[in-house]
Amino acid sequence: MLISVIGCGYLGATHAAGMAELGFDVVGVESDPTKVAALRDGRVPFYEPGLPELLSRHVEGGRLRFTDDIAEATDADVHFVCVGTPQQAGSLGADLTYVDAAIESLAPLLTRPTVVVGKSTVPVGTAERLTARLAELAPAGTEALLAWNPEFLREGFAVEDTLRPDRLVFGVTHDRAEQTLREVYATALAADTPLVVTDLATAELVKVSANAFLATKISFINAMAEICEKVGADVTHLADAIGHDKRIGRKFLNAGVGFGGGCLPKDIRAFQHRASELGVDHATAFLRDIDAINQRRREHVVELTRELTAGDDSPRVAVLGAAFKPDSDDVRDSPALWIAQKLHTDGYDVVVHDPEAIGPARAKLPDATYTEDLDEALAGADIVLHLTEWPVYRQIDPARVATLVRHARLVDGRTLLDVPAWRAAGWEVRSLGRP
Ligand SMILES: NC(=O)c1ccc[n+]([C@@H]2O[C@H](COP(=O)([O-])OP(=O)(O)OC[C@H]3O[C@@H](n4cnc5c(N)ncnc54)[C@H](O)[C@@H]3O)[C@@H](O)[C@H]2O)c1
Ligand SMILES: O=c1ccn([C@@H]2O[C@H](COP(=O)(O)OP(=O)(O)O[C@H]3O[C@H](CO)[C@@H](O)[C@H](O)[C@H]3O)[C@@H](O)[C@H]2O)c(=O)[nH]1
Repeated sequence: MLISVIGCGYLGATHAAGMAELGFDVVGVESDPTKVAALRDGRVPFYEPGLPELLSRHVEGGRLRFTDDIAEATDADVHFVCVGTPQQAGSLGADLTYVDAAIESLAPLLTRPTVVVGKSTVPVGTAERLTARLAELAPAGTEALLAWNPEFLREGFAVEDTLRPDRLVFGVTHDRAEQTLREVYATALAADTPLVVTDLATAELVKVSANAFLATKISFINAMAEICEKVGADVTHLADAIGHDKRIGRKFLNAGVGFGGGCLPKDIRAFQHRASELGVDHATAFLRDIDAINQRRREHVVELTRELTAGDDSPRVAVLGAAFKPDSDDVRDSPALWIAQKLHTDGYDVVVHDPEAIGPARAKLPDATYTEDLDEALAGADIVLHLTEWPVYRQIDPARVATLVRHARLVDGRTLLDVPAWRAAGWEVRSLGRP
């Protein structure tokens, strides 16, 4: 079976390498010339643990190739659409121009019966619209079917999640599409991976509702953190205690500066936009609060920084972390970078440290100072902000580092540092939601 993957960013490059690992011949189509040049050489143009080894092995072995020309992919049995669906400028809605362009360019070139499988996260109703467009554009006799197979991989665990997904969802309208997807995912299905076969609209909704739920869980605990701060309670103990209830669970109850990335923020906004178009805006109205709670945590760190450095002359801020989460170089809607940018605009001297994300961060916020040397980031700082939960920050010796900084002040924006140890070493500490 030949599989094509259209759009080879964080999702598509991983999916393409994963399909090759499962034994399929794969052609990845990527329109960005810099990315396609790297991928052709067997290099991954972003940071994702385990992916470089997998991808280079299959490019060298000849099972995986990349192109910028969709015409080289049209004889595939299955086409996975993995292009971006970012937030539209000036609106909460998703920008579907990349998805539309992928279908418009692929459909007229099809030569044989095929299944086009959407993997991008889209507003409900998109698949139905694309089904009609595919039928209009595909040459007679090609019997192209559209299916939706949402993706749930997490950055940082993308290879594991691709090879061993925790569930599969097939949105289909024809048996042939379902059978093709069963063949593609035969390895996971043989390992008893739960499968939900459903209609197109449900498959689209599964994805956005899963992300809405995860965002809600994070904002719930962050709302509790706001209350904990008022009364001197400890949100980490609260999360542990409620998390022991199996109906609630401890996962996604880590309080701090909140969620970012290329998925959760834009997906909850696009969901509200779509619900409003459908006349059911009341059904997603709560997501406005989820987004607002999330935003308030970022602003709170800026306020704490102002409060702790009041009276200092051009304070120097060491920002620990730029990526939206550890084990990723993704800075899309990163809380850490948002805070760095805000403080930079307010006139602070901002030095950003990140083990992997300096390149993408510099491209977004060129005027800050960047370093991969942690001691250099901390040297002469008037305040240290712990904003991305890279494990290396939990290994910092507060006593040693107290000798590097100008003022020993810390905001723990991820509620993960050993606050008593930092205080014992002479640091003035604020930890979101902890006394
Ligand atoms: N990143 C994740 O962890 C993840 C997980 C699940 C779902 N998703 C969803 O998957 C989609 C892609 O997300 P991403 O993070 O990989 O985005 P991304 O921006 O990293 O990748 C998209 C890629 O598609 C390319 N592209 C755009 N139009 C193209 C075209 N017509 N032909 C070929 N290439 C084209 C872009 O150049 C880019 O490299 C989004 O809808 C996202 O919500 C992402
Ligand atoms: O308890 C928690 C858990 C996460 N986060 C933050 O939430 C954001 C998102 O984290 P995570 O969900 O792990 O990252 P993503 O890689 O964006 O994955 C989400 O978005 C993907 C794209 O849609 C989905 O495929 C995944 O299932 C979904 O978890 C990050 O900024 C985290 O720091 C918290 O603040 N507290």
